[in-house]
Amino acid sequence: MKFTKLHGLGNDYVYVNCFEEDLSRVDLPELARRVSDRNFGIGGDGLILIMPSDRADFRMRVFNNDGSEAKNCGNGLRCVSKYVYDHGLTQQTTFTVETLGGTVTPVVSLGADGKVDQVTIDMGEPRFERAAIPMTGIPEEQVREEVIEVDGTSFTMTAVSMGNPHAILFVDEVKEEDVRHYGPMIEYHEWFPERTNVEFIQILNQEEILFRVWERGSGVTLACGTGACAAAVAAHLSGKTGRKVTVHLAGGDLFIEWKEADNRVYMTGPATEVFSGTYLGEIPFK
Ligand SMILES: N[C@@H](CCC[C@H](N)C(=O)O)C(=O)O
Repeated sequence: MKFTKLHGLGNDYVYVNCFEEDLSRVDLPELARRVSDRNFGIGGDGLILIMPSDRADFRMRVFNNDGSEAKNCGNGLRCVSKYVYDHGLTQQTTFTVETLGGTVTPVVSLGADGKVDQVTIDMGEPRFERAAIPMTGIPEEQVREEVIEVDGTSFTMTAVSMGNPHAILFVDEVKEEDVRHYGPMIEYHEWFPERTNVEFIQILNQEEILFRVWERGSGVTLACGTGACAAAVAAHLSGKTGRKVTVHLAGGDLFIEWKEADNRVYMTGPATEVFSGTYLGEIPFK
C-alpha cells in the first residue's frame, strides 16, 4: 500500500490516495491502529483516506490512532488540500471536500515553488446544543462556562461542536501534565456518550490564545484544527477575545476568524508533506 506522510503543525497522519489504492475490503480501524504505531508501523496520530466523492470534488475519512473514526479534522483537511493540488488531482485552488461532518470548501495559496503553502478553510458553523456535541442532558440546552469536576479539580468548560465534539477548558496557566492527567478523564467522562476532544486554553489577550489538546482517540497531539476553531469560538462567546485570533498550539500557530456576517469559522494555516513510501506490513482484511 502506497502512502504519504503529511502534517499540519505536527498533527501527523498517514495519508492514502484511494484514487489509486483500493481499500474497500480492508478493516480500516485495524489498519489505522497498525500504520499509526510509532514503533511497529509508519507512525502518526491516525490514518486519513483521500477518496472520490459523489457529492463533492473529494472525500476525506479520518481514523484516530485507536481506530475510531472521526467526523472532521481541520489539520487533515489542510493536508488533503495540499495533497490533491500538489499531486495534480485538481488544478483548481478552491474545491469541495466531503467529510462525515459535512462538506467544506478549502482555498489554497501557493508558495514560490508553485506548491501549496497555506490553506484557508470555511469550517462551517459551530453548534452548541447538547444534542449536537453530543452531551447528556436537555438536548437543546447549551453548555457555556459550566463547571466540570474531575479527580477533585473543577474546570470551567464550554462545549462546541465543529462537526466533532470539543470540551474547551479555560485555565489560568496551560500545563502539559494537566493535559495528560485530566485529558483522558474528560474524554471518557459520562457526560460525553461519544467521548470528546479536550482543549486547555489560556487567554493571552484579545487576539491570542495559548492552546494544548488531548484528542479523542489519539491522546496528546501537537495541534488540532477543529479544536483551535472551537477554542476561538468559546473564547469570543465569553467576551475574552475578538472574532479574529491567533491560536498558539504546541506545533505552531493557526489563524482563526469567526465571521459575524455568516456565523462561519475560517481557519488558516500550513500543511507539510514529509515523505512517501510503501507500507510492507500485513494489511488486515474484513
Ligand atoms: N486532529 C484533528 C481532529 C481529529 C479527530 C478528533 N481526534 C476526533 O476524534 O474528533 C483536527 O485537526 O481537527
